[in-house]
Amino acid sequence: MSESPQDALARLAVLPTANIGDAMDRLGALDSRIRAVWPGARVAGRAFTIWTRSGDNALIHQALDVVRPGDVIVVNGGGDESRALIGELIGQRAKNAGVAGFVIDGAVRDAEGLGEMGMPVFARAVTPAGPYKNGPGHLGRTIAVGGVAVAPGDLILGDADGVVVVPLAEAERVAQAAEAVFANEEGKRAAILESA
Ligand SMILES: O=C([O-])CC(=O)C(=O)O
Ligand SMILES: [Mg+2]
Repeated sequence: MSESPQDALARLAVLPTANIGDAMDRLGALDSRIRAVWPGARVAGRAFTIWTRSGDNALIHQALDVVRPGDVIVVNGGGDESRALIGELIGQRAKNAGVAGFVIDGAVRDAEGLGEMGMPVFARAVTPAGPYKNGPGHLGRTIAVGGVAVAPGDLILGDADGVVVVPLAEAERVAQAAEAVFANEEGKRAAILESA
């Protein structure tokens, strides 16, 4: 019997992003500049996609009214590093809505507050400079983020190494392949430690 994407997500959530990337022919990892903005952040969830104008977060505010628990808000902010698209206030609203985290091809601010509330955020830059709030933009389209296409509902996994995207239709196969990569590396790790 085939399992649900939610089961595949739970299996992927406990694996390193490096193993998941290797299980997808080493493709599907975002640009390495998109990193956790506080130490120890990890995220696993379904993509809620937003395409916004550089430096403008009007569409992120709109999204907060329609996101569902377990969503990861994924934003194509044009790679712009000059203005923060979210901070601790949006982070707290997202937390209240059950959002699992943010992946932003752009900048954020209030990194310390986001860490204190335990909201995982991965972004290209951190800056105190605030966003404009005029739009335009789109919700729920397939978007480009860190050089990778992300469709609504794709699985998003992030850890200290960065972020990988698992297309929803491939979730079960990738979970199985990534578990095999992990088991293989565990064997190698044990052999290396034994030979020390
Ligand atoms: O001003 C904004 O929209 C971003 C921000 O700092 C916050 O959400 O705390
Ligand atoms: Mg703020």
